[in-house]
Amino acid sequence: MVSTALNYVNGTWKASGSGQTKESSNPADLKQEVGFYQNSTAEDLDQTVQAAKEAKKGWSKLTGAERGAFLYKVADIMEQRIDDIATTASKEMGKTLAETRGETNRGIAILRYYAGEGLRKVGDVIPSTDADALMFTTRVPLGVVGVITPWNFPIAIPIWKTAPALIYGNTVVLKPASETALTCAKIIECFDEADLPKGVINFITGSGSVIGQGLAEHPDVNGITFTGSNSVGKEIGKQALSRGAKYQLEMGGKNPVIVAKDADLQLAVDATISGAFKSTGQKCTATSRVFVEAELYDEFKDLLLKKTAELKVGDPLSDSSWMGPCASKAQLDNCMYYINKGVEEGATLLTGGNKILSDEGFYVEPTIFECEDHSQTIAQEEVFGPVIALFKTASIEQSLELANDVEFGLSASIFTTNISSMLSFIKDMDAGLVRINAESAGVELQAPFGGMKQSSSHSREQGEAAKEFFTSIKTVFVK
Ligand SMILES: NC(=O)C1=CN([C@@H]2O[C@H](COP(=O)(O)OP(=O)(O)OC[C@H]3O[C@@H](n4cnc5c(N)ncnc54)[C@H](OP(=O)(O)O)[C@@H]3O)[C@@H](O)[C@H]2O)C=CC1
Ligand SMILES: CCCCCC(=O)O
Repeated sequence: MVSTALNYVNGTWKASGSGQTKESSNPADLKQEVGFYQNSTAEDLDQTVQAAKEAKKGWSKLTGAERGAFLYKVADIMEQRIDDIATTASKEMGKTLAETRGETNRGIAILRYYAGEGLRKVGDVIPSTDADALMFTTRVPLGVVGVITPWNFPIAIPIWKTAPALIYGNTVVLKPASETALTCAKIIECFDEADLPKGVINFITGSGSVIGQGLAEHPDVNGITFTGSNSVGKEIGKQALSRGAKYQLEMGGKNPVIVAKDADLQLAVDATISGAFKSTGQKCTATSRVFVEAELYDEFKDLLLKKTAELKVGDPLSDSSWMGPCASKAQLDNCMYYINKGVEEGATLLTGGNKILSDEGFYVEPTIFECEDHSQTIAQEEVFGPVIALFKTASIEQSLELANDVEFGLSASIFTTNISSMLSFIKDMDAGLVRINAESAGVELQAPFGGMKQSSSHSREQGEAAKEFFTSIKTVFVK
């Protein structure tokens, strides 16, 4: 039976005032309807924000431990529903079931991490120059936080924004990407069953230009945390700034892998394939450029092509599939645009480049270009699909220079056994995540996450770093 997701407002599931719903479809099975979600209106949004506003005083008065107890309950409930949530995510956006199960477990671990944050210190005692005074800092919540999330991590990202927002005393209005509205609704069902006070967590679906933009503009929304494309993120930042709201943007990436002549060849190839093609390359941390020192280039290229040819592309619900489809027709078209651009601009197509299984879904082959000109479009722009631009370089220094020669700075990897190459990379690579002998994707939940340059608004998510965005510091002086 195809389900219809309702909005969750003030502790109640309710339909949009528009009476309209939109369909969530399966990119791996064009004949399948996954379900429907509310096509909400600005009026629906205002009601949702008012519910969050009404709830914020009571929620912020609870202790961190009391708020944390709710998050532990949500995690326990979610743990009973891993397969349902993961299957829904795979059906909505095409990630393999193994990956969505892993992501659901990651969401559960994030909830438990932030539940524990409710018992950790919030401020510092700072010595005053006045012997009769006491000076210290404390932290207060922002108030109502708007959460706008993308479709590529439909479980982990809504949770890694919502959990810290809640534990630090904020109330939340969550707007998921339309492609993955039902997955997010299943996560909200777990919050509903944990009996959080009404209005603390609210969930509303609908188009980004109405509900997302409405959140960015709403005068009663005190903070906006967004993950998605640069074009949308920049608009949200402008709107939030214009009304004095705090905002946090995590956006695109164009992540390099550098392979030194002294690298472990097998490790470098396996990590490049995983980083570039897992999740069909639809990660902001995905590998899209690979720079290999000349001495190792031919061996690396041959092994990369051999192992890429072994990848099985197919139904994400099948255990035998290694890579699923693009998340939508728009994503497939976007991917084909860049593949055609690569050919037009003279890059050499070494493998892939074609749509496949077209009567079943939005599938594309894992694709590798050999490039010489780093100014080419496929070396500069984010493809957000399974496409690698491969370069031969004369040295580590040249590799590092090219790796930095893009407007993004999210994640970067180097494969080397040379300590000085590793240290130069750590120091000189302009990226928020620098990884040695490990793929460019895969962030741990307890560590700060975020980009440099055009990848981010320069705040950090995850771990203790999230506290900096979801709270404001107060300096207290007592005499
Ligand atoms: N740096 C990072 O951590 C990450 C970055 N990304 C980036 O996100 C992009 C792919 O994700 P995608 O979902 O397509 O990104 P989009 O920017 O298109 O959408 C992201 C979210 O913003 C909403 N939205 C769309 N238009 C507006 C608007 N005018 N105002 C407010 N909100 C709006 C969307 O709603 P709707 O779905 O209804 O359109 C969705 O919920 C890639 O560029 C990728 O690099 C993705 C994940 C992580
Ligand atoms: C927002 C994107 C997160 C990427 C997490 C990863 O690389 O596993």
